[in-house]
This record gives sequence, structure tokens and C-alpha cells, in this order.
Amino acid sequence: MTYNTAVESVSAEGAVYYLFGATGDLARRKLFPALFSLYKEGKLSENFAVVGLARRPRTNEQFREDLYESIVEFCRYKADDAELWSKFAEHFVYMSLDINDVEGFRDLSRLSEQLDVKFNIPGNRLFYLALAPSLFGPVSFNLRDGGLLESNGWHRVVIEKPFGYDQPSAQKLNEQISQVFKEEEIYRIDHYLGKEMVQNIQVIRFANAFFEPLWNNNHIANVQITLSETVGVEERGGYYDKSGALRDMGQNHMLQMLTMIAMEPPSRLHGEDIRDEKVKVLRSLREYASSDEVRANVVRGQYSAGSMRGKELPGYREEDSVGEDSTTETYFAAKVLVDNFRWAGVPFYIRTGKRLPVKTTEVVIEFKSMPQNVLFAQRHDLAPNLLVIRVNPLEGIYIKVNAKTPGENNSVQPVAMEFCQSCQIGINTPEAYERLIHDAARGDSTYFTRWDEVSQAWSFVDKIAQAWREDKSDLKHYPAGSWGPEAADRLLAEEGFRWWPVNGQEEDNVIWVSNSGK
Ligand SMILES: NC(=O)C1=CN([C@@H]2O[C@H](COP(=O)(O)OP(=O)(O)OC[C@H]3O[C@@H](n4cnc5c(N)ncnc54)[C@H](OP(=O)(O)O)[C@@H]3O)[C@@H](O)[C@H]2O)C=CC1
Ligand SMILES: O=C1O[C@H](COP(=O)(O)O)[C@@H](O)[C@H](O)[C@H]1O
Repeated sequence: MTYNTAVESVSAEGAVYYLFGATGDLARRKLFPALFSLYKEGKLSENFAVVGLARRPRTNEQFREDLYESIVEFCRYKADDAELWSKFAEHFVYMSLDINDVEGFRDLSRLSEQLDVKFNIPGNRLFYLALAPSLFGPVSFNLRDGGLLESNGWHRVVIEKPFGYDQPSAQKLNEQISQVFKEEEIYRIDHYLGKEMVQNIQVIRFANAFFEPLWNNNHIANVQITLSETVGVEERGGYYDKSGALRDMGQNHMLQMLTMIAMEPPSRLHGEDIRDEKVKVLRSLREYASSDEVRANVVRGQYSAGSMRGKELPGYREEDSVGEDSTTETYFAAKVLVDNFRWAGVPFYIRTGKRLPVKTTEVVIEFKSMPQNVLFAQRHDLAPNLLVIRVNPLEGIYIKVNAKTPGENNSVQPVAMEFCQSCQIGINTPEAYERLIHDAARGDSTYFTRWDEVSQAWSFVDKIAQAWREDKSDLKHYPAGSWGPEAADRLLAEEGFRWWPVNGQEEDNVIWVSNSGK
């Protein structure tokens, strides 16, 4: 099988972008703003067209108004240059289409030929499926049967998550899509892979002589990955109640981040080499062998009524479109082991939840403590060294080291030295969706998930889901605004560890040295 590898040109080749789900939430909040940012930065050539597709009727003018409103509300660039705006907007057209109507796809094919001529596009087609997963198969078949894949250029399909509900359903979905598209034409989105600091993990690891030699079980005590959210399920209760935190965040974003931390250096910085290394990590995850093992290593919770910053909040079961006796988890924490030479015995603690006190994504690497025969260790309880990778909302890294307290003999003081990348004036990092759309348009699938990764991640997660189905008695309730069930603290305490504070909520005695002015 041949795969695409990184393409270095900055501006994407001319193409028609088909935005299925153009009237939906994702398009409004993420995809339209991403396209505008790419245009502003000259990363879309002038030879492009975007066709918005959904069932509800819209004129081109109405569609462009929706586009404008979305950009005003969500884009990191302002749409205040009228001339640039009108040049951008004229590339957008709307067509009302039901995914199940193959005739509509034939009309779409004819429209595409006109757009090719109008914008001088060489037949390249990028299909973005911002749709419910049940439509991924039907849309693929109708793209083929409606003649959309007969043009001369390349054809790529970008598929939103969730890719399946478990391994068998993901497999079935993949078989359907694979009847139409080759693996190298399929771009499965995991938007965390498009985040600046997730991509930076490789650079931090492989470009720094003082990290990589220590990056193993001789020196690392544990790894902690936190993806905490303050929001509840918002308007997505219908979807979320069937999914839960494990499938919504665990199977994809959390395991992908874990692979970036744990993978071996790739032989080349090519997409396939990187994905080969990531899938090896997923294959090395120790699957829980029994329901008892799941209960001992995985904690699940659901938020109940509580408050945050003085605001009263409803419990999960009171949210719209959620069952009143729902047992869906809105939180989970797990101890995960990677059974390979590098990581044997090092626990990876992962946790995610909704309605937690802060919105943050952080990775903490905790290094092993110094040997006890060192002078300072005899007299003081030395804090371990930490490397913290901040993904969101602040982007950057800090290291926590021990230093002598100035002016005092034999007194040790923790010092945190931070490089806050997002605090630097002039740095306005691209949104994840911007990078990923640009990558797909350039044919670079490095930061998209390959089928073997998706399948392997489902196998790991399915073991947990199965144990949870059999016995729901371990579901813990936590008040909205708290850090989740206490059982998650015990997961670490059993091994003498604790969750480190996230999002700068550091202990009082730490001296900060930071470019953020903290
Ligand atoms: N929203 C988010 O933050 C995120 C979403 N995702 C994923 O992205 C996908 C889209 O999510 P989201 O935008 O929130 O969903 P929405 O429910 O907001 O939008 C769904 C879109 O699909 C269209 N649609 C539904 N049925 C049909 C049909 N039969 N034919 C044509 N179009 C149809 C709807 O338009 P109409 O009703 O007019 O037909 C609408 O534009 C999902 O897979 C979701 O899991 C992933 C990560 C985050
Ligand atoms: O994929 C998803 O991610 C979001 C969180 O994304 P972030 O970029 O804001 O951290 C989450 O809210 C949503 O439930 C999930 O589907």
C-alpha cells in the first residue's frame, strides 16, 4: 500500500470543498472560521470553491450571511476588509441536498463541473463530512454513484468523529467507506492532533538532549494527562448520552495524546513513519483482563447539581435530551500501562470530565525522586521534577526544579520555569481545524488517524465499556464544579502519587519564572 507523505507547499492546490453538514454547529463554530483564516493567510489559492450542503433550503446569499456571522463570532481574524470579504465569499455556494437522494448528487456533480470552469480548478475534490456517523456510509456510496469521483484530479474525504461506537461498528463503517475511498484518501479527524502543543510534543521530545535520554522507565515515575472542561453537554445531550466521556474523549483525543508522549522516535518525519510508531504504542497498551481489573483501574463519574463561580448548575440527568435515570459517564479517570521496554511499570494516568472547575488540557511528566543519600533529600521532602506541557488554554511548557532558597542554608525551594508560547505578543496560533483542513488539502495525513490506530484504540476502550455495561454500580456522582470522584485520587494515592494542580493552580511555595509576567 502506498501512502501520502508530508507535502511542503504552503498554498493548497485548487479544489472544490464540499461541506456536508453546512448548516450544523461544527461548520458554524469551527469550519467556516478555519476556511477564512486560511484564506487570509494565503493558504487557499484563489482557485477554490466551497459548496455548502444540507437539507434545509438556503439561497447563496443566506448561506454567505451565515458564513459572515460565524466568522464575526468565532474567527481569530476580523472580516473588516470589505473587498477581501467579498472576494472570499464569492467562492461559496449552497445546495440543498438529502444524503439519501442520489439524483441530488448527480446535480452536485454538474454544479462541480461549472465550478471547476469558473474558478479554474483541476478536478480536485475534498469532501468534508460534518455529519452524524450513520450518514458516512450512505454519503460515500452516493458520491460514487452520483459521479463525483469521476473528475480528473484527486479525491479526499475528511471524516468527523466519532468513527464508530465500538470496534465492530467502526470496522463496519470502515468497510463501507473503503468500498469507495482508498485508505490514503481517507482523513479521519481527531482535532487534538491539530493543536499546536500536541504537535509540539515531538519537537520537545526529539529536539532536546536533556529530555529524550530521561524519557523512559528509569527516570519517569508517572505521566498524567488531563482534559478538563467546564461546560456540560450543552445542546449535544442526544449524542452525548449514547456516547459518554470514554467514547467522546477517551478513545480518540486522550489515547492519541498518550501515543504522542509514549511513541518511539520515528525513523523519518514522514506521516506513515509517525503513525507506525503511534500504532505500536496502542498495541502495547495492557488491556484490562477482567471486570475486576477495570473497576480497580478505571473510575467513572457523572456530574450532579452543583455550582461554579457562584452560578448554580443542573445535574447531568436534568440536561436536555438526557435520560432521567441515565448512567452515562461524564467523567472518567484511568491508570493505563504501556507494556514495552521503554515504559514497563510506568503508570499513565488519564482523566477527562465535563463540569470540572477549569478548562484545561495538560500533560505532566513526573520524574523519579532523587536517591535518598543526597544531603538535601535527607533534610527535606524534595518535590519531584516535573515537565508540564500546556496544550490549552495557555500553550507552552514549564519545568519544575529544586533550587536553594536564596539567603538560607540547606533550604530548598521549588522553582517553575515557564515558556508560555501563547503569552508572546504576536503569536496567534492557528486553530486545530485550520491546520487539519490545510493538511488534508495538501495531502498530508500525518495528523489524521489511520484505520489501524482507530481499530486498536477501540479494542482497548471496548474492554472498559463492556465491564461498565455488565455492572453499573461503580458510577460515582460528583457535584458540578468539583474535580470529579474522590476515587480518582485514590488511583494515584495507591502508588504514592497525586494529581498535580493544572492550569497554573500551583502550590504557594513555588517561585515562578515566566515570560507571561506571572
Ligand atoms: N459540534 C462539535 O463541536 C463537534 C462535532 N463533531 C462531529 O461533527 C459531526 C457534525 O456535528 P454537528 O455540526 O455538531 O451536528 P449538527 O447536528 O449541528 O449538524 C448536522 C448537520 O447535518 C445535516 N444533515 C442531517 N441529516 C442530513 C441528511 N439526511 N442530508 C443532508 N444533511 C443532513 C444537518 O442539516 P439539515 O438539518 O439542514 O439537513 C446539519 O447541517 C458529528 O459527527 C459530530 O459528532 C465532532 C467534534 C465536535
Ligand atoms: O471532540 C470533542 O472535543 C470537545 C473539546 O474540545 P476542545 O478543543 O475544546 O478541548 C468536547 O467538548 C466534545 O465533547 C468532544 O466531542
